[in-house]
Amino acid sequence: MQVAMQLWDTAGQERYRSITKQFFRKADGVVVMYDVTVEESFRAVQPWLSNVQEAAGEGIPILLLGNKMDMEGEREVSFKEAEQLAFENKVMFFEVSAYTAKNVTESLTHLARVLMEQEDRVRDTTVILSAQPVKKKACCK
Ligand SMILES: Nc1nc2c(ncn2[C@@H]2O[C@H](COP(=O)(O)OP(=O)(O)OP(=O)(O)O)[C@@H](O)[C@H]2O)c(=O)[nH]1
Repeated sequence: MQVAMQLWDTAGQERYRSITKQFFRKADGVVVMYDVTVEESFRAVQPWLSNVQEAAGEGIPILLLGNKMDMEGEREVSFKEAEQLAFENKVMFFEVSAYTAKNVTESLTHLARVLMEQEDRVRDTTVILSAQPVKKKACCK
């Protein structure tokens, strides 16, 4: 099956928070990315996750990505601590490398699957709701 994903790259700086919030509201899913070689970028993850969930609702699928996994020698953020943060916030998590392409397709395919499952659930709900018996009008008893 082919799925088209439209990815919008928004600014990650604190000062653009109110602008990016408007993007989250309209998104089906959100990717939050930090740099495994920059501890500070990881510290910004939790506030961003809260920000996204506040704007888009708790149920929005979020994919947390730790980029630059190819730069092992300069790593400042461990896989384990990021995994823990992802677990606590109920978000998906992968380490990736935009440089080597490691896990790029895998992580986005995973997000696409989750989005499609969610869409199926919404569709199922609609079907169930429309299957409710319609009350007859008094005149037709
Ligand atoms: N080794 C390595 N370098 C990377 C990787 N991803 C990005 N880079 C490098 O990191 C630098 C910053 O990448 P950008 O794509 O400009 O980062 P950005 O966060 O989009 O920056 P903004 O334009 O400020 O939003 C560039 O020199 C990239 O080549 C990666 O996975 N591994």
